[in-house]
Amino acid sequence: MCAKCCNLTAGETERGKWHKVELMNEADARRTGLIVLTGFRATGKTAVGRLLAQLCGYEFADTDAMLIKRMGCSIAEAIAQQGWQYFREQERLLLVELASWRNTVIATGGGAILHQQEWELLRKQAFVIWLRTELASTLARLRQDENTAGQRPALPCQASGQGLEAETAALLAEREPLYQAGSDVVVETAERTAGEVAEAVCSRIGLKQFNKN
Ligand SMILES: Nc1ncnc2c1ncn2[C@@H]1O[C@H](COP(=O)(O)OP(=O)(O)O)[C@@H](O)[C@H]1O
Ligand SMILES: O=C(O)C1=C[C@@H](OP(=O)(O)O)[C@@H](O)[C@H](O)C1
Ligand SMILES: [Mg+2]
Repeated sequence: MCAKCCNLTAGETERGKWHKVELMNEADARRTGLIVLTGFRATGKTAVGRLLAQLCGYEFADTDAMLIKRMGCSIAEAIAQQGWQYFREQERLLLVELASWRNTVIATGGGAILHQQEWELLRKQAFVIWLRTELASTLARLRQDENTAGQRPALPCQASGQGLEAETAALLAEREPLYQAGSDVVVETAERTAGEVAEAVCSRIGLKQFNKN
């Protein structure tokens, strides 16, 4: 059985690390009506989520985009003006709302997993995919993404003030156990395009691809 104790059995799958969906029970199959993407900053939740929704004919929702609209400013501005506690409270309330949505792919922000109580509520309704990217690729993506400045202000952590690499390593070490425990399956994203990751998610959880070229 899978090390994550889900209902998946190891299969002869890509790169030898993947699982093959077998014997998905009724409750798990029902949860695939709401797909939640989790993972650290810049793992591709937003990019993959949009493509995944197109592939499987679902709506797409991005929690950060929704919060930016609701707060009326960028995440960096919200943090500068009101602090992380304010942002986290808006995020927490949104997660509760989203738990009742169906036929939707939801890209969450990397810190949404910190809301453990609301996350458990969401998990009862949704199938959760952890997009995992190792440190070097995460740093490269963070540095090249033009949205980083407005969307990813520095997070408080043990290595605060020691530079992006040390801070990212510390945050990954803190967060990875939460993503692991809070997801149904993990999909590695390194050396795959966002489109390839979306296709891999689809086949991994047995979602029909409606819009495959
Ligand atoms: N599989 C991938 N390979 C390379 N770059 C990617 C991949 N997925 C996303 N990116 C790029 O990384 C950056 C962060 O992606 P994004 O979807 O915003 O991540 P997240 O929502 O997890 O923070 C963007 O510039 C995006 O184009
Ligand atoms: O890791 C985090 O705590 C955060 C990740 C960001 O989203 P992405 O994961 O989409 O970058 C955004 O929600 C905010 O800056 C907080
Ligand atoms: Mg995002």
